[in-house]
Amino acid sequence: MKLDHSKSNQVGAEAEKVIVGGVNSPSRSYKAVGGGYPVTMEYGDGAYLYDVDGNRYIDYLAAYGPIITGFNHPHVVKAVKSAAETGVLFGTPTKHEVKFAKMLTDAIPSMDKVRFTNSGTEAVMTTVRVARAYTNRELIVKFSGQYHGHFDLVLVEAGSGPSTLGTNSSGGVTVGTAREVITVPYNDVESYRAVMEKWGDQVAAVLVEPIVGNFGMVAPKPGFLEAVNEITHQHGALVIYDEVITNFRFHYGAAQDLLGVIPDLTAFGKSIGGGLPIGAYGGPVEIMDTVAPLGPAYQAGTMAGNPLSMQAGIACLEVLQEPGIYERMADFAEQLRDALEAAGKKYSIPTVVNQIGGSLQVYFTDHEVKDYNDAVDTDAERYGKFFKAMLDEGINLAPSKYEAMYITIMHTQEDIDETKKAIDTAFSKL
Ligand SMILES: Cc1ncc(COP(=O)(O)O)c(C=O)c1O
Ligand SMILES: N[C@H](C=O)CCC(=O)O
Repeated sequence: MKLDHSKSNQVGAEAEKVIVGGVNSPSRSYKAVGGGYPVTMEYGDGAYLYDVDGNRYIDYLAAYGPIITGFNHPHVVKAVKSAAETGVLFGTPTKHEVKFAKMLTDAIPSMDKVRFTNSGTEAVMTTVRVARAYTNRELIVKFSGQYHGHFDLVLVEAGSGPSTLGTNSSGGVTVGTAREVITVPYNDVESYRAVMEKWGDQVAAVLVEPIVGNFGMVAPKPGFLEAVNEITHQHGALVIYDEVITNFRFHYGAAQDLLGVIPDLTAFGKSIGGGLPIGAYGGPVEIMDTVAPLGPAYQAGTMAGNPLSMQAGIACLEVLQEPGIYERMADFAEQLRDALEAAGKKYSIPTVVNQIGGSLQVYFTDHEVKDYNDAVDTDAERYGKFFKAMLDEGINLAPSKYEAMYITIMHTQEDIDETKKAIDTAFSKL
């Protein structure tokens, strides 16, 4: 069925005149999926989004991850309302920050102390600064195609939006900054070992998405993360996990506990905020006490730890403690994985699905996807057609093959069944 997007297109045309590219984050553009104005959404309810033309979509974008409890979970809404009524910003400590920090340190064994920020970018950026201050070294190693936000240092061979738009590095990043970063392929221990043998004594930290969510969904090969930890520590450097996507995504905790590999510092964001702007970073006392006012690594924020985000985050984590919800999200994702694979076979379309817990991504290819090059070498044009065909069926996905689909706790079996039908229809048009 073809949906009417006339009002949406009108807003898109107006947006383009006053907002760069009509979007406030490049990932939202439809450039990578054949163009056109992005659908303008009016409101969200549970697992559904409604656009300005009145069309309803079952949503699997989840705002690129944060909406794990759905768009308007009553417990989160109540917390946000209460926070709005009692003051959204004081510029002083509040008891909410302490409660939320305790919830995080209780759930994540590698974190003795945390600091809140306003975004994942800020959180990752600060872990790098802290690692540099702690080790007195400058170089950073990262894995190609992993995305760590939009600060200069990490916009070198970055995945997600930069890959989607074909700009693997960003304009405006100085050659000097790019020289401070060494990039190696994910899941490739020998390349990492070789880099550390050459540069290890100058490396402050290695930055890792332990499970990748920025060139689809890609799990670490057995032993990869363990080897990264061992090699890094042999050279006196720190391991930083960027868990901005993976925090509280697969279980009540971080990917590190699930995988049994412990980093020195961790950055959080997205799901911990119940949909409000947030970031956090943390680690052991000895490293975290490098941060001002106790130590020399400066990090600050007028809005950091604001009562609105804190209370939304607390409410979100309370909801995520409900027994059985992660199993249910994983079951739904498995059903969608099976439906995508079955449709690929039925219509003879080479299809690979990577699924981890309640997250998945479909790649149009005949080879497995275990690193960034594998993800690049998949059919972007077909993904674009699939995205548009699913939109026509009332299913909202990410407009890029480098992102992922997320199940939320609000999806129902009926939603999954409707999505399976949509998948079959979409594949019949590819
Ligand atoms: C793994 C990862 N790190 C960092 C970021 C940056 O977070 P934010 O967009 O909140 O700045 C993102 C997503 O945007 C991400 O996926
Ligand atoms: N893949 C990015 C984060 O995970 C997408 C979010 C954005 O930059 O808009």
